[in-house]
Amino acid sequence: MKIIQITDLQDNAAFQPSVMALGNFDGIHIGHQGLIGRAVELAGQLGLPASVLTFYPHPRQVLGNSQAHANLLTPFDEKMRVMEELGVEIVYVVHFTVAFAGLTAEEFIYGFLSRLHPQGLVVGFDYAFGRGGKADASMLKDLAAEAGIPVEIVGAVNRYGEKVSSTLIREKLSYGDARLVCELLGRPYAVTGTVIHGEKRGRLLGFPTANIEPLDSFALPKNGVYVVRVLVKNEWHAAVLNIGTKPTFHDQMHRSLEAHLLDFSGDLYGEAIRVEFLDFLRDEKKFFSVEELIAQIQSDVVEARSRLSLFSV
Ligand SMILES: Cc1cc2nc3c(=O)[nH]c(=O)nc-3n(C[C@H](O)[C@H](O)[C@H](O)COP(=O)(O)O)c2cc1C
Ligand SMILES: Nc1ncnc2c1ncn2[C@@H]1O[C@H](COP(=O)(O)OP(=O)(O)O)[C@@H](O)[C@H]1O
Repeated sequence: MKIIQITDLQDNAAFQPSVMALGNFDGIHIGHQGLIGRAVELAGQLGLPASVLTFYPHPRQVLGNSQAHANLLTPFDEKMRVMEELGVEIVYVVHFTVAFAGLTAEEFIYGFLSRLHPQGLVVGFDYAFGRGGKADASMLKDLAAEAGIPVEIVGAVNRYGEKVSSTLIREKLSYGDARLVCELLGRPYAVTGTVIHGEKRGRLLGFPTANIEPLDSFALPKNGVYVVRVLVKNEWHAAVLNIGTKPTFHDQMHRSLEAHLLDFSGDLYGEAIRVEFLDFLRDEKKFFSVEELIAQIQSDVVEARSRLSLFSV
């Protein structure tokens, strides 16, 4: 899969004809996957490569308030990996700026998009574009028709009576519902980061924990204890993970993410780590003695092992 960064909107490089899916695809959930899959299918019928036009940074990070940018669902690399698995051959990553956001619908289509030579476009029913996000999918269809580009508008995917969306996934994460999120994403929710030093207390409790500093401002599931798997040094490990403020001790201000890897010993400091959330075990609690916390973590590990037998880790 080719990843083509577009920073200069006037770039006159020779772009290959393709069938193109448009969107930010944060989460790249089952709805997004269906939409991109449709572009791949149409491209196959026309004997063309399937492409995706997406933006980086996420428009909400450029235009939104500071609150909004703290909620990304998908690391960029993961987005690319899923797109490749779906059969996408080219990803155009447009460097999103305030200037780009200022293009009118007509400028976006006739001045920019048409130069990428899409032979067909696929968008979701709620696609919004152009200055202020004012233009919608049916307007895209009308304007693109003028340029001879057919547009297919893909409907919503629903689960349990709700429209699958990045917003729905953020909401389910805030309830800690890792299993449902996994179903909506078509894969476990993942956070990537680096193993940093903590307070060196874990090893004294008998449960050393790799403290994870996330690489980006990802949405985090609610505070609590989760069954996860982690990829570190090229190997997958089953683990239990706590997200929270550790109220048993001093109830720190920031939320930390820390994973105790089952059946592992070794040094992980400085390593790149990927955590995938499989299941929720319980809320984080304040214990009145360290012994009670240790006993609880021991039973968390027993429960995690029994739940892990349901997943292929
Ligand atoms: C599976 C697991 C469950 C945990 N549950 C709690 C909890 O309910 N309450 C709490 O205060 N801390 C909890 N912790 C966090 C421990 O207090 C933390 O791992 C310990 O303080 C070590 O911190 P350090 O890595 O900074 O040394 C949990 C940790 C793990 C691994
Ligand atoms: N099973 C394990 N799970 C997680 N980390 C482990 C494990 N075994 C050894 N370690 C190492 O121990 C460190 C955690 O020990 P801990 O006492 O909790 O220190 P810190 O407070 O710095 O996280 C990890 O960062 C890692 O380098």
